[in-house]
Amino acid sequence: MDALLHARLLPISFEKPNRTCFLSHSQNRTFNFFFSMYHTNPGLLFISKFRTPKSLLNTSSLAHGAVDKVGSPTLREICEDLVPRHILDRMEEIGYVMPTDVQRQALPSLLSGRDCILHAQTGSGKTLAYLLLIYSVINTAKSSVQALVLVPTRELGMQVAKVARMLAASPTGVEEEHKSCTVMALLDGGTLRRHKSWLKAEPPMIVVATVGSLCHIIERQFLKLESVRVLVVDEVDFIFNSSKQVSSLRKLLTLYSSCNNRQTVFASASIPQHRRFLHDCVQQKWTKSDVVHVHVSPVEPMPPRLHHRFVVCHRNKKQQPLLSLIQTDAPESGIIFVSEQSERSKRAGNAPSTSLLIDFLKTSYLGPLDVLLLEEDMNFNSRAVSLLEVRKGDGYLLVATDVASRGVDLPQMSHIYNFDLPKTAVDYLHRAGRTCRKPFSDMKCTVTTLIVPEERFVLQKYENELMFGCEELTL
Ligand SMILES: Nc1ncnc2c1ncn2[C@@H]1O[C@H](COP(=O)(O)OP(=O)(O)OP(=O)(O)O)[C@@H](O)[C@H]1O
Repeated sequence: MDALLHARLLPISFEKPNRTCFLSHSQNRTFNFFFSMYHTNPGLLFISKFRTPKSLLNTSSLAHGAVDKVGSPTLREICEDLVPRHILDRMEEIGYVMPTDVQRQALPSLLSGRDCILHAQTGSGKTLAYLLLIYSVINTAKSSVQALVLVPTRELGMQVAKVARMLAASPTGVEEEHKSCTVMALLDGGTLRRHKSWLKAEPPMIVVATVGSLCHIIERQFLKLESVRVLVVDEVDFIFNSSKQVSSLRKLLTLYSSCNNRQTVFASASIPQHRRFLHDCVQQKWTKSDVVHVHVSPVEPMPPRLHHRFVVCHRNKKQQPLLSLIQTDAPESGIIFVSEQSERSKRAGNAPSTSLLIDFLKTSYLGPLDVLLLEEDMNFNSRAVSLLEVRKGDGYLLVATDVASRGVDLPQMSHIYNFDLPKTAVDYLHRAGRTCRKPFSDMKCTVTTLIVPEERFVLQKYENELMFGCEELTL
């Protein structure tokens, strides 16, 4: 009983608040208590985030929201005395109170100074984990670049910089009593001239950069990495796999800085052949030899709340089935992923599938959602405008190429449509991962893939690789 009296109740609503009991998964004592309480009070609602026997849980009356667990520390408790208090206050003000699994597992190693590989599902909160580490090492009295976050796309860079600035802002009603932490987004296509003057005048403490822009700045001697204490590479497998970015990344990891002088963090939801990668990290001196691999849910690489479906269509006749799906699903918001146009098709002067689909939806879709486009070939400003529109939170249908599939966080997203089958299982995982992005929520999200009959076996391969089941839908 004692344990229950000490449970922290979060400000969330339950249908029967007085009959709610909070459980920890790890304490046998509590587990036994759970069984005895259930038998004596069958109407009692038990809540556990972990593997409590589902048959005993009245999940239908479980309201959405965070679930606190007896004995499970809050983010503040994990970071106390290591992360500045104003950051922790701000973090709670934003709504980050309880840690997600990856944060709970990784923060002790991160805050103890160990190099880490954060390997956890999409939407699991890896960004906050590494940003808390960064804020634990930043010395605001020093005007030098102390932390670097490398990202593969401008979109992800803009987002990470935004969260970093949000955490550094003073909590509401609190006078700023400390020098604030400056964050620079150094992303391809940005006004590099302005960045160069900024770096010369007063270097920012945190730089969020794409690999190409950072190398450009370093090679022109506007920035040295000697004062960098933390280097994060987000979506690390993507950057290592990108022929355009890999050689610059290697230089940044070993030539322009040394793993002995910095703490290195790699993050991704997918690290294919992770044992090999871990070996390479040490061998190639990308990390120190005692690097920690924080691997969350290895047997469930995708969020379990995702519902996967597929529809078999005729080639070149996918638009109408897509429209019917959207009309039936009535999504809150959705992304329609389309393959990038091939060089051959460009040379032949064909219109890209994205434009064709946008034109079709603009004339045929009569629902309430705005139709927007986000693709690699758009210029920097148009891409930024599209994302800004999307983030306003009103409903939209975003027609996008894989440029939107990595890291982009759009919490209100309920539906993903793969208009074209992704090229690999990893691409499927990241596209699907643009939904189900509210930790502690039980909101159901759907991924629907439109395939031609010959592609069924490819999708089956993805199902085996990623350990999920896909239901056939007949329209
Ligand atoms: N402790 C927390 N409590 C509540 N919400 C959280 C917490 N940590 C993160 N979030 C929210 O979870 C969402 C996903 O977080 P984040 O973007 O860091 O995921 P990720 O693990 O980096 O995913 P991906 O692999 O797709 O990049 C964000 O909207 C973020 O605000």
